[in-house]
Amino acid sequence: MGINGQGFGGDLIVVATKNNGKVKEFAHAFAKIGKQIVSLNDYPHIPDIPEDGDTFAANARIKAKAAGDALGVPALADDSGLRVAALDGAPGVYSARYSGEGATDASNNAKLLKELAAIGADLQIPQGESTGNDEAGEVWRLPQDGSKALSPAQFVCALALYDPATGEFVEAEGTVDGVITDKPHGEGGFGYDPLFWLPELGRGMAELSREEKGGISHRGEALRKLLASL
Ligand SMILES: O=c1nc[nH]c2c1ncn2[C@H]1C[C@H](O)[C@@H](COP(=O)(O)OP(=O)(O)OP(=O)(O)O)O1
Ligand SMILES: [Mg+2]
Repeated sequence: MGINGQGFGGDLIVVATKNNGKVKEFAHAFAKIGKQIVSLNDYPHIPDIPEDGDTFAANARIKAKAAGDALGVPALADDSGLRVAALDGAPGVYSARYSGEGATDASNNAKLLKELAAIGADLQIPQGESTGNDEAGEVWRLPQDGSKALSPAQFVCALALYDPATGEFVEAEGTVDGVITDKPHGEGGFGYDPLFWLPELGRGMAELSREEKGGISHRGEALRKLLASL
């Protein structure tokens, strides 16, 4: 794998995303290994890339290939989303456009709560108490502010690194498990983070620092796996 033979050996990495939340997380992660990133926001002439794959991995390959071919250098793409157990895995690959045309993080979060309310989702965990044990035998700690845990959920991140010189992909995937709460917690992160609670940490994803989120997130896990495989 090479950026014209350099792999991630070059100082500049092209990340095929327009999502500034992702950009900040990748910038933080790569700064730690002495690398800067640029994103598709720096190349506005590249047309929007249709994300019509059936899986996160397929969409990551589509975005990496489109950007890599357009720029003539290797590109890293992230396709990610939220799978909610009570909604049979929705919104899944449709996470970014869950609330339709012109969706925003706020409208997507509102739609998520509306769908969960419509089915009466409620894990019925007593307020302010630990739930006892999860499968791994860890104590779950829920918010102490009276919010309810509605459903187990999982963030998924598929990464694809594509080299236009060889046509090759390197891929990795990461996940993180949590629960959706009926009220937001925290000001950090992006997307569905305010509604994603980490019972084993007793904190919300949006309450974590960028460093802490990278240490436990789906994106952090996928990136560590990808870097280890190069
Ligand atoms: O760490 C995360 N914390 C909260 N929410 C997250 C996270 N990671 C993905 N998500 C949500 C945001 C968006 O609703 C969807 C990603 O959709 P996805 O198509 O991969 O990204 P996007 O359209 O925002 O940017 P782009 O395609 O240019 O990379 O999942
Ligand atoms: Mg997208």
